[in-house]
Amino acid sequence: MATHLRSAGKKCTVIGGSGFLGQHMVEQLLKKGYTVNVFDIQKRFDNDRVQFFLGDLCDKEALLPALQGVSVAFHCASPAPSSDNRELFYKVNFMGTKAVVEACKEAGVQKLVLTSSASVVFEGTDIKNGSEDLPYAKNPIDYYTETKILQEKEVLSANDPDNNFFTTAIRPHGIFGPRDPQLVPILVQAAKSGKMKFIIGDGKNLVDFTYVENVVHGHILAAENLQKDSALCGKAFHITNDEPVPFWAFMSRILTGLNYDPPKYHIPYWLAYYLALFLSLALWLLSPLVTIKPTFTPMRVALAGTFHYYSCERAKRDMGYKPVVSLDEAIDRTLQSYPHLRRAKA
Ligand SMILES: NC(=O)C1=CN([C@@H]2O[C@H](COP(=O)(O)OP(=O)(O)OC[C@H]3O[C@@H](n4cnc5c(N)ncnc54)[C@H](O)[C@@H]3O)[C@@H](O)[C@H]2O)C=CC1
Ligand SMILES: CC(C)CCC[C@@H](C)[C@H]1CC[C@H]2C3=C(CC[C@]12C)[C@@]1(C)CCC(=O)C[C@@H]1CC3
Repeated sequence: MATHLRSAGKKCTVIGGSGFLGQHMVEQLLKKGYTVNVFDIQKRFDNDRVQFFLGDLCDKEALLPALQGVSVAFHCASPAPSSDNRELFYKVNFMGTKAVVEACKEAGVQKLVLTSSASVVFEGTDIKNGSEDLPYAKNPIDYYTETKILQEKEVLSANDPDNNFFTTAIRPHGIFGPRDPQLVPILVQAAKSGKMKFIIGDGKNLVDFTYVENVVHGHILAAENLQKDSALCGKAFHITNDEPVPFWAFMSRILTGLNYDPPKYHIPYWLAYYLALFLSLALWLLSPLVTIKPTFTPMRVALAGTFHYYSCERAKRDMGYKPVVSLDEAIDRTLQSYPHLRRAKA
């Protein structure tokens, strides 16, 4: 059945709809004929076709009005990974997600689609074409990932066909695209301050970077295929561009596309990792006196220096997923969307 027919008359709520992924979700859902509510702690855009509900997702009572008459809830809210705030991650990603599940059940929402992360299985060592059967990381790389694991478990275990409540989780990796506040802006900032001179390791490590529209496509397919007895119930799915790319080739393409020099010197992975670890320990000791956010954290070094790419075969098989925008096209569109970050040619 055509997607627009299946989605006719569907009402959904995007929790975290003011964020980078959330805004792209809203745009595509509207295009597909959904009626869209946004629930977020902040309002970051205006759209007459969207009903906004401002509130903290940890508060079940605040969530309930946003979920009335809704058949699908997309939960893509999270504190930013760079906030590095353990209590906040635990409160929002774990306790808050419990509140989301409770509120969905109470409001009679039938489907809950969580935005998880492929990093829930990443421990800082190589993963090549990893499937969803990999176990959760025993030693997650940071507090953010630790609570993404708790969150995913909470949502998947809430799947309850007897009570007409179905849940699934999408695990994207390295989302990028127009309006992303993380990847391109952090990279350009690092280049501007002369910190993008080094390639960590031999530069051959393959990584998934996933264009935001493909991630959105995966979420919408998940919602439309999630139903009683479907293979999606209570399961997680990798959504990638299906084109793993060397991490440093991707970074170089973004940098050169914005007129910055690509990194060219190599630094051994272990040296970069221990330098970043030492720096974060030093900054932690100094934290009562000064607050400095380092560019190179052990987590970023691990992400930049190891293989970590994932198979999206399960999503292809169970929901008919196929990336809709190629990596080449995605990079071009992304570069065009950041004219303000482009360096003027000398
Ligand atoms: N950006 C990436 O590369 C990846 C992101 N993800 C996941 O995708 C989801 C979306 O990420 P982004 O759009 O990049 O983040 P974002 O920071 O742009 O958006 C998150 C949104 O959640 C909202 N939010 C945070 N705490 C809230 C609370 N207590 N109550 C209500 N709303 C709250 C924020 O206001 C924001 O609008 C997150 O769950 C993230 O963990 C997963 C894999 C990769
Ligand atoms: C300074 C450079 C070494 C790196 C600059 C780019 C990084 C900011 C990004 C490269 C991979 C990205 C990534 C995430 C955030 C931004 C990067 C570190 C996530 C941690 C976002 C949240 C997730 O769930 C996993 C992502 C993995 C890849």
